[in-house]
Amino acid sequence: MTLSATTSEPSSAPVTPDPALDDAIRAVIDGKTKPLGALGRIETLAARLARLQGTTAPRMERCTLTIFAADHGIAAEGVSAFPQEVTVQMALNFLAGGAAANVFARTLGVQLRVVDAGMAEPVDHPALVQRRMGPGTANSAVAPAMSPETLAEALASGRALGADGDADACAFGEMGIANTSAATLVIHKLSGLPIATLTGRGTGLDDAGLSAKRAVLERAAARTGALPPEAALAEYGGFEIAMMAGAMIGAAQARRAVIVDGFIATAAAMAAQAIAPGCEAAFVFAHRSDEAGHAAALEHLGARPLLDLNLRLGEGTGALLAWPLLRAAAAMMTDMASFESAGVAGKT
Ligand SMILES: O=C(O)c1ccc[n+]([C@@H]2O[C@H](COP(=O)([O-])O)[C@@H](O)[C@H]2O)c1
Ligand SMILES: Cc1cc2nc[nH]c2cc1C
Repeated sequence: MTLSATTSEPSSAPVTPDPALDDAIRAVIDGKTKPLGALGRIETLAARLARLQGTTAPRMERCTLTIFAADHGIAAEGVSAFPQEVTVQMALNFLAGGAAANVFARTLGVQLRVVDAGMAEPVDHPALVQRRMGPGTANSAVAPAMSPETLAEALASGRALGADGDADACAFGEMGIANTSAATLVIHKLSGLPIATLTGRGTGLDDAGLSAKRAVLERAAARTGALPPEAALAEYGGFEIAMMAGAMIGAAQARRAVIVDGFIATAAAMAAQAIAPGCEAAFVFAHRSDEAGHAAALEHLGARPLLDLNLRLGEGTGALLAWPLLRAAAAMMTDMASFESAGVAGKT
């Protein structure tokens, strides 16, 4: 199916309700050698993964990280503490294996790939996945970031990337100077949360920079009224945010767990959920970022992240750190002994 830029996807719930399976999952978890509920949120996580895979013995053996890199026209408004060329420079750092995401991925046995979704300059590297939508978006403070046709193409490319491979879980990361501005505007239009609540320091703006950024984003938001999800993404998104939203839909529909990283990834998740309702059944929110608006965005989604480590890096670093928790949750269900199998007496 090709994605239309103007019409919403039909409902695409990857998980159909199955009360019998839910009862069986609960019984397996409660039968393990532990007091009832003693593994807390690992139990809830395990139940969600089991439901996603349609089994009482879920497997979480392989995780991949896809980092989408792109540039943003709104960077010209001075909304970031760093210059735009850092996007390409960090993409080269990922390709050389030197970034935090590389180090965490290697430590945790996660395979990493980097996608050029539309950086300002083309990068010629054999390992770079080429999906360039253009040399960065237009400046969304004054014009739509991208056309509806480009958005449709970015969503479709992302969807194919999310669906390919045989991973049990997909972590998605991003790199893009000024993308906290794009994410703020997308979340604002999708949720109605105020720009003032959502605007944060990104890569490290000082107080003056933060209030100037807020003013730019208020002006950009006032350019349009209420928007449907695809239009919000086309008007204010980035190529990496749109591609990530598509990838989240593709991975969810392939019944892979989608590990959602920080503030920008949450903007993509919010858009994915609005475009393809039901795909949120696959979403596991990894962490609460230190970016100011993340807590409000998570609360709006009713999402309770697994970790709170004061991260604000992006790249998928928080998603990577949550991956061992998914592994442990699935292993608990699949490998842990039951009272019956271990001959342990139950509660008196
Ligand atoms: O993931 C997050 O929560 C997060 C919070 C703040 C900054 N970032 C990263 O910082 C960059 C965007 O920050 P900025 O200030 O340029 O908008 C981009 O490359 C993101 O990966 C990421
Ligand atoms: C150095 C640097 C690394 C990053 N990784 C993700 N976003 C980033 C932004 C900067 C500025």
